[in-house]
Amino acid sequence: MNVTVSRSPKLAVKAATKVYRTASGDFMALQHCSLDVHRNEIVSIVGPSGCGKTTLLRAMSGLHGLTEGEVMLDNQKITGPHPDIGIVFQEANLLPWRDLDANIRFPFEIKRERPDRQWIEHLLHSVGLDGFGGKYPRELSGGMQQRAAMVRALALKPSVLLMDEPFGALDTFTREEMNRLVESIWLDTRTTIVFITHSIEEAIFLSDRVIVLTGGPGRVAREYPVRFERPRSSEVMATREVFDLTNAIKRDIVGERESRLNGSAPQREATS
Ligand SMILES: Nc1ncnc2c1ncn2[C@@H]1O[C@H](COP(=O)(O)OP(=O)(O)OP(=O)(O)O)[C@@H](O)[C@H]1O
Repeated sequence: MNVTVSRSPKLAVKAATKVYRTASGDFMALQHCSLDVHRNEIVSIVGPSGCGKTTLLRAMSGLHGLTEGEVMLDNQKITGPHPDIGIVFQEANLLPWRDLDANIRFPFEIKRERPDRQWIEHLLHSVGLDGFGGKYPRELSGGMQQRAAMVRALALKPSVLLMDEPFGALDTFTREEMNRLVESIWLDTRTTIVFITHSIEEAIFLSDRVIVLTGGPGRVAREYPVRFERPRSSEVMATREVFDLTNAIKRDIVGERESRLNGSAPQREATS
């Protein structure tokens, strides 16, 4: 299946600069960082640790403001948490005293909205959690908790889902299973997804584009289109093309990291 993306950006980060004011002085985590995410796209953001990925995602979600620049959703400036943007973090952050159903209901209670029960049942079924509504977080595995966190975010029918290393703490097999799940949810909903990960393989499997961020301070270094059809089979993921793409992205990240450590500017080729 081919991905059809509209060319007007769903989400646009424009010259984002973020300075953290700390006790030991100001720290610039992002500087003039710009990128567009198109409607129905899955875009992954990769880059060396500390390059500003989470800072960027938090700005996209409206969880924190920017020092300069702006983030636009459907051409409207984001000024705070937005009902059309869902977020999934590395930690599932389920409330331990509430069962799964009550956790999923929680955002609706805050917003004083009635949950769409049928949609939630559909989501629970698609992530393999039907029948688990009465279970408490401690009774669920890490993978199940993360699936529940995805249901909680998608229950509100956001048009954008931001995911910050959501599967970083899971074992390889569970992680692959979760990647397939994100793919199938996307095929079902076409939700625009921005996905932060340290795994290049995960980024390639999921994305229409992989954006490499460079640090010190954070900016877009390069982006790679990923043009394989979905669903992406393990045969496709084992091709030479994927191998070469993985290595190219890896070289970029290592190069960026090393040039930062050596204090020199990295060599950049033209964006493919
Ligand atoms: N609240 C904060 N106050 C001060 N500095 C911060 C704050 N949050 C992040 N930073 C700094 O900003 C830089 C970018 O952090 P950020 O968490 O965005 O990077 P990251 O690319 O997501 O890292 P990782 O891949 O390790 O999760 C880091 O140097 C970090 O120490």
